[in-house]
Amino acid sequence: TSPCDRPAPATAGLSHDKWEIDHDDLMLLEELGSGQFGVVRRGKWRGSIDVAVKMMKEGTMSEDDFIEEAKVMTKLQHTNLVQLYGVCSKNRPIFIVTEYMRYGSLLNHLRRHEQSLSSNQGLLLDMCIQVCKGMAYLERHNYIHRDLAARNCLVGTDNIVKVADFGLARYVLDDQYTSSGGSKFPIKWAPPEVLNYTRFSSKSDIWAYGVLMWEVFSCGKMPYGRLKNAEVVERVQKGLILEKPKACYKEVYDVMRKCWAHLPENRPSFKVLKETLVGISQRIV
Ligand SMILES: CN(C)c1ccc2c(c1)CCN(c1cccc(-c3cc(Nc4ccc(C(=O)N5CCOCC5)cn4)c(=O)n(C)c3)c1CO)C2=O
Repeated sequence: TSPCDRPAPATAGLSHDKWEIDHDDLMLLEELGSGQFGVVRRGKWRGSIDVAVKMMKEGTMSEDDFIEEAKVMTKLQHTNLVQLYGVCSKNRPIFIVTEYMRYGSLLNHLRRHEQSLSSNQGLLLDMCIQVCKGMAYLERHNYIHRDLAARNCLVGTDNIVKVADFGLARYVLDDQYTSSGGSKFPIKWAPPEVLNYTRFSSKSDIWAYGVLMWEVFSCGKMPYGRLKNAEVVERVQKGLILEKPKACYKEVYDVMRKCWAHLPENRPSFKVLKETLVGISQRIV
């Protein structure tokens, strides 16, 4: 079983809410790294289920708003989404407990395995398709990621790739990250309407997905190389787009270009993208 579908505790409906995880059921293990909200550790739930635990650093997250949203997020369940199991919100710091992915971020995975991956376009395309499936599920549920990129996807066994940390950008308190002028704002993954009006939508996720495809087929290179954010903003406003990665089929690059249509309404949906990419993978592999 997973923390999600565990039988309701005897106290169900009283103090314990379904998405509330009991501290005492968690055993914390090694550190996996740190992100926007502080340290993340591997853990065990009830002695056997592998989990990842984000330990919320004070002042990094608007916690009450997030705890409210967690009820919705635990209901988003798909093989290509990193499952939110629940939160430990009865003590501070609060813990966010999710599914554990043993090979870490897709970005680091691409960089670590560049040698073998660069000659395996079928596998690179399959990774993109998996992310597309997870994003098509979010799109169907009118859920916007707001920070889709290879660094925010995770890799599990058998080259399984899942989208992580969807929707969390709304709860970050650091305005260097949240404002488009901030040093931590993901400018290189943002479309014109986000750069100009911070107008997020599933169509801005599509633009970011095109950049993620470019990251995958470039085996983890930084988009626009060492260009400064201001230079990238200028290029994107002028309609300049990322060039085709060396090891990338022309028809795959054409899909990326569709994601970078200047106007959001001219970009495809994840649903359509998935069908297109699966069609290509059946032809080339
Ligand atoms: C607001 N946004 C967009 C946010 C907010 C928080 C976070 C992020 C974005 C993304 C980064 N991040 C974060 C930080 C730290 C950990 C995790 C993180 C890392 C995992 N897994 C692993 C596994 C192995 C390794 C590892 O060390 N290696 C080296 C040896 O070869 C195998 C791989 C690293 N992470 C994992 O399963 N989850 C669920 C989260 C995550 C992902 O969750 C966050 O915590």
